Amino acid sequence: MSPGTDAPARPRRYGYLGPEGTFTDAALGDVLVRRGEDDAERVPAASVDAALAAVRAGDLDAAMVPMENSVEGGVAATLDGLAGGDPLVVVAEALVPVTFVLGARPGTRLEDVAVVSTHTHAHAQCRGWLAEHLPRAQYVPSSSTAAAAAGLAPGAAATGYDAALCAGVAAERYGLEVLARDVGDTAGAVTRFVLVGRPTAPPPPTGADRTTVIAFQPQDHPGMLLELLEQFASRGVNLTRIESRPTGDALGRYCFAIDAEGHVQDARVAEALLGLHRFCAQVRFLGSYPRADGRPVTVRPGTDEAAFGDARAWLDAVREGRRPPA
Ligand SMILES: O=C(O)C(=O)C[C@]1(C(=O)O)C=C[C@@H](O)C=C1
Repeated sequence: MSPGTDAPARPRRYGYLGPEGTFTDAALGDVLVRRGEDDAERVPAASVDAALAAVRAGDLDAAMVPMENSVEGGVAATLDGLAGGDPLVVVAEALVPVTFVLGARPGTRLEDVAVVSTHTHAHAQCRGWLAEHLPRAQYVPSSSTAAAAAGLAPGAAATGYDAALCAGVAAERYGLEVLARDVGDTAGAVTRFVLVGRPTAPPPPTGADRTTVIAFQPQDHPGMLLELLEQFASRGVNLTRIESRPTGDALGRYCFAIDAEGHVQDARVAEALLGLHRFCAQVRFLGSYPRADGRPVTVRPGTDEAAFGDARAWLDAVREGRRPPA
């Protein structure tokens, strides 16, 4: 029951790029278990855009979306969806190992597969295997790996493809026969997912946090990118990802999606963001949140909280005409 009301608290609703059996579904499951919310309602969305729109509209409390893959890089739909529209923030992240199987209707032989479907990111990770084992197969993109698998489930309408590259759980969930396992080209591939909600104050720092921002390019000039990076470098803030995306306004207009080690409550991160804000056309704060791998932040000498505090005390003394602390 919500305090002060008679209405029962609504169960929390979390969206994800569906249907059931996507890697995004696995990422949401992982985060909900870690948060002790594994009984929350899980709502599949047809696309990343649809999931983000439902959060913005208040139909969902938060949504899990793919952010970056260790082989194929950033997920454009997520980066663009977070760069525009009403602001959203990352509240949690998950890392999911991605291994693919080739699934088909029972009775299909590998040599009968003429058309394969899957998500574009998954296709890119299995290109080598396909070239070697199904060199003549055509490719049809699908909205997710599990959507491709679901299209081959018993009773599904004709899809125009014979096999799906998907997670083993999706092949099982949709009654497919596995024709080949571990068909990804890179062993140990991992995708990072983020749970995004409507803006709220970040959780307290844990010592192993990540901060995500999108910085919109200022007036183009020589050294612009170097100056942007310098905001972080000079404060000792390590970046874990920087990626440019076109803003869509005009050719040559870019924004930079940046993941930095640390929390907005850390002085060095705060100073870097202030510098970025002074320098960029716009900065969109996408949250400070605990890293899924728990890796503690690296702090270079002279950039810890005490160093920033000492520097501030020195400046205050100078400004007030007092003898500065040593
Ligand atoms: O289609 C899925 O299963 C997803 O969860 C999406 C997605 C992605 O967008 O990269 C997630 C992980 C894999 O790299 C392939 C596809």
